Amino acid sequence: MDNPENDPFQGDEGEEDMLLAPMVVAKLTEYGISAQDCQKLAEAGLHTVEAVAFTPKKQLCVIKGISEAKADKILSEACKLVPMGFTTATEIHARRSELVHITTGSVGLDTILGGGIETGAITELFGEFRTGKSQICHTLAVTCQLPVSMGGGEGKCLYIDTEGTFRPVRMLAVAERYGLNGEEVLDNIAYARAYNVDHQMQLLVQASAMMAESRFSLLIVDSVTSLYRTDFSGRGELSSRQMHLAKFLRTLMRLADEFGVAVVVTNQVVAQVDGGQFAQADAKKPIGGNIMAHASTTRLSLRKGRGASRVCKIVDSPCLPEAEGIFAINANGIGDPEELKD
Ligand SMILES: Nc1ncnc2c1ncn2[C@@H]1O[C@H](COP(=O)(O)OP(=O)(O)OP(=O)(O)O)[C@@H](O)[C@H]1O
Repeated sequence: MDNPENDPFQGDEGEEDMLLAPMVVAKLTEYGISAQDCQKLAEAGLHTVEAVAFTPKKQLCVIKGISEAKADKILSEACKLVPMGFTTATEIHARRSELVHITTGSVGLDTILGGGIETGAITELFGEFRTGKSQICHTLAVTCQLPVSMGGGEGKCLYIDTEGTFRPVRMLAVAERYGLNGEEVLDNIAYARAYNVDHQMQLLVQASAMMAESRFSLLIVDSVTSLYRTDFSGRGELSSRQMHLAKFLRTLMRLADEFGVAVVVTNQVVAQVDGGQFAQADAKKPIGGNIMAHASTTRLSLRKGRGASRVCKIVDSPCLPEAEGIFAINANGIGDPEELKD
């Protein structure tokens, strides 16, 4: 998978795409930063010049062998290469109109989402068990590989599984539906099981190294909060849990920004004990409190419908109205309920 010669997503970018692609951290050697220092930055999880430029000086200084003076020099060179100042709304509008959406497999769902799951952002899927969170992830892991013209992101998928619910056989069924070679599709999905919250965080360091090497369009964390529930207990650990979760989510956002990948995280719900955004009789709220709410760009609430059908509600989005769509969990992945098909 790491051999670029076998990589269908490598080597066919136009020159313009190359300019927009993230720069590997070794590029800084051309600007007076030593290869050893670049290596230290990469080992600390900063695999791209963008990652370095976005990192506060304080954090660079805690890397062994990086003094304050070195951090200043590194940051000044990185910031020259990465545009970080003001730009016009016109420029942002042009850039955003080029953003790709990845199809969910359901026309109903894609319609309310403005085309599918947004790249360069975090989408949170939350709901009770069996509402289709993992099934949506399995379908997206395949559709993200499709050409843009077919609703794909033309990239590989990185899948972090915290609950042991990953089932490649479900992906093979989706691949067949789209006429893709099952073996190639599975080869393009990098899978890791996370065993605790520190390991989950560590996997993101590896993820950024992999993304700097080859083109990924989707990063899935299924589920983002489950290990936090087991690794931290009680009110006494709430603040350290939230701090750890915030750091994890900030890193996810950085990866979405840096590599333009869609980040999809699933989340469970718990019975609501206080008021707030999701207050209703028998309402359940997603785990993670305000930290989770603020980190997710788009929040989708899933609930069961009749039979295989499920309802998805957009509860928070920077530019989509609150809306509901119906989808179905079919044998070949996420689709539309029979009664809604023409
Ligand atoms: N091969 C299949 N064909 C059709 N439906 C399936 C298939 N496999 C699983 N499902 C359905 O998918 C649903 C489970 O969805 P999913 O695993 O996405 O739930 P979830 O929301 O992730 O739940 P949890 O929180 O327990 O992980 C079940 O209702 C199951 O019947």
